[in-house]
Amino acid sequence: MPSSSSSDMDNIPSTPGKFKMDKSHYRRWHHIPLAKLTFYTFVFLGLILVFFFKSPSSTSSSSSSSSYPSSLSSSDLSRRSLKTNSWGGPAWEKRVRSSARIRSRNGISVLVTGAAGFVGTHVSMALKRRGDGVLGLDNFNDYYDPSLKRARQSLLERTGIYIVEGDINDDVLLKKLFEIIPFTHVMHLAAQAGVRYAMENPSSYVHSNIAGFVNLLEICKNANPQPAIVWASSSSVYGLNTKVPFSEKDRTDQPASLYAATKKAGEEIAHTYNHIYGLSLTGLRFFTVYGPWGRPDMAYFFFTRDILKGKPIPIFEAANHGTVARDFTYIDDIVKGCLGALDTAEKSTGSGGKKRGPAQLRVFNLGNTSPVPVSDLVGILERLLKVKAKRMVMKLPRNGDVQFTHANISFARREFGYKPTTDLQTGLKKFVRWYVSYYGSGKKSDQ
Ligand SMILES: O=C(O)[C@H]1O[C@H](OP(=O)(O)OP(=O)(O)OC[C@H]2O[C@@H](n3ccc(=O)[nH]c3=O)[C@H](O)[C@@H]2O)[C@H](O)[C@@H](O)[C@H]1O
Repeated sequence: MPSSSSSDMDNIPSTPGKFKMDKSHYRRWHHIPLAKLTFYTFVFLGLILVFFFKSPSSTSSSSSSSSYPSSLSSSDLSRRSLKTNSWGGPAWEKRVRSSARIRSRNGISVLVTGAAGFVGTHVSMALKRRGDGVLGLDNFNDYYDPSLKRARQSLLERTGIYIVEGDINDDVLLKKLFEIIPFTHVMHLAAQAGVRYAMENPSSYVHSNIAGFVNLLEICKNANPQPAIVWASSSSVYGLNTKVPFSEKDRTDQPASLYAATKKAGEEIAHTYNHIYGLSLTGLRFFTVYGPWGRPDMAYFFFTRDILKGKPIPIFEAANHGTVARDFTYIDDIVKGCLGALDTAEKSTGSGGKKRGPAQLRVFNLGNTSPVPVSDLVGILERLLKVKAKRMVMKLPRNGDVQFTHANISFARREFGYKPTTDLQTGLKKFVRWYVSYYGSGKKSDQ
C-alpha cells in the first residue's frame, strides 16, 4: 500500500459515519483567541438569521401554515405575488369569525367574493341585514378607481362585514378561510368585468374568470362540507343571437367578446365540477346592472360624469342607423335574484373531493325584460341632471359590443318568484341622487 500522505484527500471518509476527526484541526481551533471565536460565532448566527428572514415561507402571510418549496417555478412566483401580509393571526381570525357569524334562525354563512365590487357590496349588505353570516373577499384591483372600492368597504365595515384582502387565485388563503368557517354558501362575484376592456387586457379575463374560478371550485370541492355556489355569469353569453327575448334554452356558442367567452367557459367549468364532484352550482346571467355605488367603467356612469362636465359622449348605433339597446337592470332587482338563487340552492352532495350523488346545476337570466335604447338612457340622464348632453353618435365599434339584449326571466320567476320592479327612469333617479351626493354635481358651471 502506498504510504499515507498528509494531503486533504486523506480526510475524505470512505464510508459515511466512519470519518475520523483530524486532531490537528481540532488543536488549531484551540489556538484561536476567544475574541476571534466570539466574532465568528456572531457572523455565523447573523447569516442564519438573514437566511431565515429571506426564505419564501417567512415572507408569506404571518399566519399561513404553508411554506413554499425551495425551488420556485415561475407560476409559483406569480402566485406568490398574490400573497399579502395583511391576513393572518388571532386578531384577524377573530374578525373573520365575527363577520361570518350567523345571527338569525335558519341563517346561512356566505363567502362573498368580489365583496368590494358593485353587486358584491349590495348583496353582502342584504344578506347581513337579514341575519346571515357574511365574509367578504376582494383583491381591490385598480381596473377602476380603487378609492370607490374602499368607500364601499367602509360602508360594509359599518354594518359589521369584514372584507379579507386577497385574490381568488390564492389557494392558501382560500383554504385557510374554509378551515376557519364551514361556509354553507359561496356567492362568487369576483371577476374581470367589462366587455370592451377585454381587447386591452385579455389575460386579466383568463386570470380572474377562468383560473380564479377553477381555483375557487377546487377549494370548494375539497371543503367539508362542500358549500353551494351561486356565481355571476353574464347576458353577454348570448353573443350574436338574434332571437329575442333571450332564453336559457337558447344557444350560447357565439360570444362576441373575450369577456363573454370567459363567462361561457365558466358555465362549462361549472358543469364539470357539478358532474365530477357533486358541487351545487347556480350561474346568474346578469343583464347590464346599474345603480348607486355602480361601476365607473359602465356607460350610464361615465355618461353622467361627462354630461355634467360638458364633455361629448359617444353614443353607439348599429349599421343603417340601427338602435343599440340594453335590458338595463336595477341593482335591487339583481340583489333579489341573488338572494332567491341562494335560498333555493340545494346542498352540494360531495365531501372531501368525492361525489356522493347528483347535485343541482342551474343557470338563470336576471334581467328587467324591457330593453331601452342607449339614446333614451341619455335622454333620461339629461332630464335628471338638467344638462343637455353633447351627443356624438358613432358606429358600434367591433370590440365586443352586441346590438341589444333582452331577458326572458320565466325560469327565475318559476323557481324563486323573481320579479323586477324598478324601471330605468326610477332606477337612474336613485343613481343620480347617489352620484351627486358622492361626487358632487361637478357641473361645468359650478367650477
Ligand atoms: O350584461 C352584461 O353581462 C354586461 O353588462 C355590461 O356590459 P354592457 O351592456 O356593454 O354595458 P355598458 O358598457 O354600460 O354599455 C351599455 C350600452 O351603452 C353602449 N355604449 C357604451 C359605451 C359608449 O361609449 N357608448 C355607448 O353607446 C353600449 O354599446 C351598450 O349598448 C357590463 O359592463 C359587463 O361587465 C357585463 O356585465
